[in-house]
Amino acid sequence: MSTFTATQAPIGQQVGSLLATSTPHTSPPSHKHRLKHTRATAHVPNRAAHFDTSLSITARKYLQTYGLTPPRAESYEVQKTRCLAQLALKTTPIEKFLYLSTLRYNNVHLFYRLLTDHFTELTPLVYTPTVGEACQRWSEIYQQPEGMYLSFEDRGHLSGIIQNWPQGNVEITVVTDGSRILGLGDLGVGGMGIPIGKLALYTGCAGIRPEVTLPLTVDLGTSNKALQADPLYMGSHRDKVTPEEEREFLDELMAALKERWPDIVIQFEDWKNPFPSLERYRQDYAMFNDDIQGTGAVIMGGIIGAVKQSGVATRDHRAVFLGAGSAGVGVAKQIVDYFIHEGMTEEEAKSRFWLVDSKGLVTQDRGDKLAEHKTYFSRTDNNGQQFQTLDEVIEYVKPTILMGLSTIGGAFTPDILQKMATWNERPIIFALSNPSSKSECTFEEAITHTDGRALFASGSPFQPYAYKDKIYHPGQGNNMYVFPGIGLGTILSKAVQVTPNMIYASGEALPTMITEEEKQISLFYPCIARIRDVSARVALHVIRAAQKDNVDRLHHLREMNDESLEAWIKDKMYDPHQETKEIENEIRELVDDLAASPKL
Ligand SMILES: O=C([O-])CC(=O)C(=O)O
Ligand SMILES: [Mg+2]
Repeated sequence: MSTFTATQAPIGQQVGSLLATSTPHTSPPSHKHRLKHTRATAHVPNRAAHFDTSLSITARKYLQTYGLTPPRAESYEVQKTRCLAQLALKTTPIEKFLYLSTLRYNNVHLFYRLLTDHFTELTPLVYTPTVGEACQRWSEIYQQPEGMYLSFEDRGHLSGIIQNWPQGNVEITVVTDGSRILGLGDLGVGGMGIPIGKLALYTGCAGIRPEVTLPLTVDLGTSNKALQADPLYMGSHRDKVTPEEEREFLDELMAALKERWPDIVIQFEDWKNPFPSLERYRQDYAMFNDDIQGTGAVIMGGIIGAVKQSGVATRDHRAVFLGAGSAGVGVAKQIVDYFIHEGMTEEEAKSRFWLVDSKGLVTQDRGDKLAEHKTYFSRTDNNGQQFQTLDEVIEYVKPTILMGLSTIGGAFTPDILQKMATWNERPIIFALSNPSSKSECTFEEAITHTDGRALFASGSPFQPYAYKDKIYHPGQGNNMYVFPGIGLGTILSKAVQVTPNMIYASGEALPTMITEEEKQISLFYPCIARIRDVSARVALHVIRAAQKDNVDRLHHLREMNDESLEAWIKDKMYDPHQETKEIENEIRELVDDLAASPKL
């Protein structure tokens, strides 16, 4: 029917020939004809969205892609059926991970449509646990650039190199040095899977547009000897730089990022020693550390619900933490804040925590020099006694809460779980280490060894479990419940800092999203399928806290009531289902404009 064929002709001529099939006009489009909704995303080749097989014939002609894709303009349902069938053909999780990465690269909106519709099934393939294996094998499975890699060798030139990023309007970055990836240790530049994956969740959960996200990995060397010896390893094969060198590099990096994108939100992720940078930059940048603060907030959010369900008064809880690293201390401090909100003094709140590291109970008189972040929780009431194993500590404390942030898979043995069930009607068991292989116990173990009474959450997902004629549902206390909303709230309010109150507010928002049905089945995290609504609610609370702390810059949001502000937030969220429609609408308008314009 049409006489149009795809050529390399300028777009004006294309529109001219397109219109020639129906009208005689040949007016060239003006600058306003540059399409907003077909902007290149930085992770995907230019014009990737132009090849979407659901685009109409008219749109294809306008975009000069007519003839470059199979003829039929198909529905999303058909696209989805094909993608899911292709995914099903992949047999291992890593193959599925690669398939989904390639889909994101080739058709970003279709990828996010699928992710949004099948969030519960696809997230474990896009993120933890599969992302852990992907990071371990990064230099073997690498296929395409999806973020920026900056090296220690580049110091002095970071500002210039950052100009190479093709996207002018970055709003958020996740940055790692790969030195502590999940519970898997130093994976060097292989850690890039984490910024890519976390930012995919920013988009999938909080509707931050994919093209405004920047996955960033800094190569500061690696302490991983196996990687250094691996000829395929794609990072520098040098040893890790010193902490002073790291600090100088980061000073330059932070300034360079802000210079190019003054409003950028910066999330630090999976650094071996994350405390110095958090302290150093939190005042001057809109930055936060997800492992300390995001984990802290999400677990606090879960604990608020679990404590209520336990039937034990807040002040009577005793928490043993296995793991006293960044996440362990971050979580404990955040729960201290919650206990203080509930009316305890700081001293009282702090005294409810017993932290255990590789040397046993953290006490002041243990005889080793404690890392600075551990001293806050070091016990002084142990009467000179030292407890070396988790078993000894729990016998001594008889905790109501057992928290695992140790990266030691299986550390909560059947015996330990059984003891928790003897001392408590509803023992609170959080096995939070990632990925699943590092979880301190599985959901099945927690249920079996507590006779179904555990109030359980894990970091990585577990399946529901049938035990004695009842189906039990695991809670997943993963950071993904809060960090996307923290980022979204910070971006939307144009906050200049991410304050402790904003972090607290993100955790406090979670219990407000739990339904009665969820409470009935002992869940204290909302169903993950509602993650977009949850993220909007988190963003609302984060914005309110930013306003109270006076760090917001979009002051007119202060005038809105909660309901209108939440609706406004949702309206701002990227909706992948709308994208191809938007492209179609824009093209239709352009074509109509041209048809209506006077003849030359
Ligand atoms: O990524 C996750 O799932 C949680 C997290 O930050 C970590 O384990 O480092
Ligand atoms: Mg992390």
